[in-house]
Amino acid sequence: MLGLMEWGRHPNISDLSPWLKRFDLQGLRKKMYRDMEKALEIATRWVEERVEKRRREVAHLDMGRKDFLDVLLDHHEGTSKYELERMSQRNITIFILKMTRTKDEIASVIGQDQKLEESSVESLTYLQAVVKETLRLHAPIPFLVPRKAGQDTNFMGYHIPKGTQLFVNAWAIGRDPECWENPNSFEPERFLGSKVDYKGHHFELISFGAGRRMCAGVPLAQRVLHLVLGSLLHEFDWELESHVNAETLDINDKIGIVVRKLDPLKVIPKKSELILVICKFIKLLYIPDYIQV
Ligand code: HEM
Repeated sequence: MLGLMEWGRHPNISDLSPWLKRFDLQGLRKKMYRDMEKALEIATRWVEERVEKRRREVAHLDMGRKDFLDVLLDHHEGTSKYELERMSQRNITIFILKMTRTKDEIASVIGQDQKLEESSVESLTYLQAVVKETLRLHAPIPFLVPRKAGQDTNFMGYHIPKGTQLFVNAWAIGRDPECWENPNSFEPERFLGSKVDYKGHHFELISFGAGRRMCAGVPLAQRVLHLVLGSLLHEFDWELESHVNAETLDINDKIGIVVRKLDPLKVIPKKSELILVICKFIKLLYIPDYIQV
């Protein structure tokens, strides 16, 4: 998956001269296919192992509890030939692979008392400001999703021929000194008492894009971001490693399709009943009710 992110973020000469696309001069397409195949191979093994396990269980009339993969395989086994073609084992594999990756993100969404926490986010204005400031300084999808000009266009004096691929640099807009005071400082306070948000009405903060094709997942992302960050801050005290402090901490970004920290963040959670809390968290956050712990 790291490979896929790497090749996806790599500047591609074909984006500038689309007619070069077929030559794959930098070998990016080749590397992309290679790594995708690797990822699929791994996920295929999981699916095959499960298919084998299901066969054994059916033979011994011992079908245990079902998880999501079982549901997919049930569907797969009970569908017509036509449908099977549409949803081949490979499709299932891709689905599982994506789900596993998404699960890592989503696993942390469910709070101890989701309802209570969701409703209390409304009143946590500083937490909201911290999230906005983080999205401003570190736009997670720095160039948004590429656009293509549907017709010849003149935009602010620039001639843009039909078919041109366009990127919107949300990362740079978030740091534009014409829009932001002290653009490079992390100052959540700038959002306190301000109406500016990321819902697509304020073009200086377009972390989720804007217009018809803006992010469809804003409501979910918004819940996840606040709940997770809020829960982690609430449950633990956090410390940096001994040789790092707020001044020396490297907060530079590694720009890609999705932005990550150049130097991964290492922080230490502190809590006396740490193990208990982790167990509680793991049970509540990571393990769905239908799985026995
Ligand atoms: C912090 C989290 C997220 C960020 C920063 C983010 C950001 C974005 C951005 C920048 C775009 C492109 C918008 C544009 O080009 O104008 C986008 C598109 C999209 N996002 Fe998100 N996203 C996030 C989470 C999610 C989640 C949780 C979901 C689904 C549950 C989601 C679903 C989508 C979909 C379906 C599109 C395509 C919309 C379209 O083309 O019509 N996103 N997102």
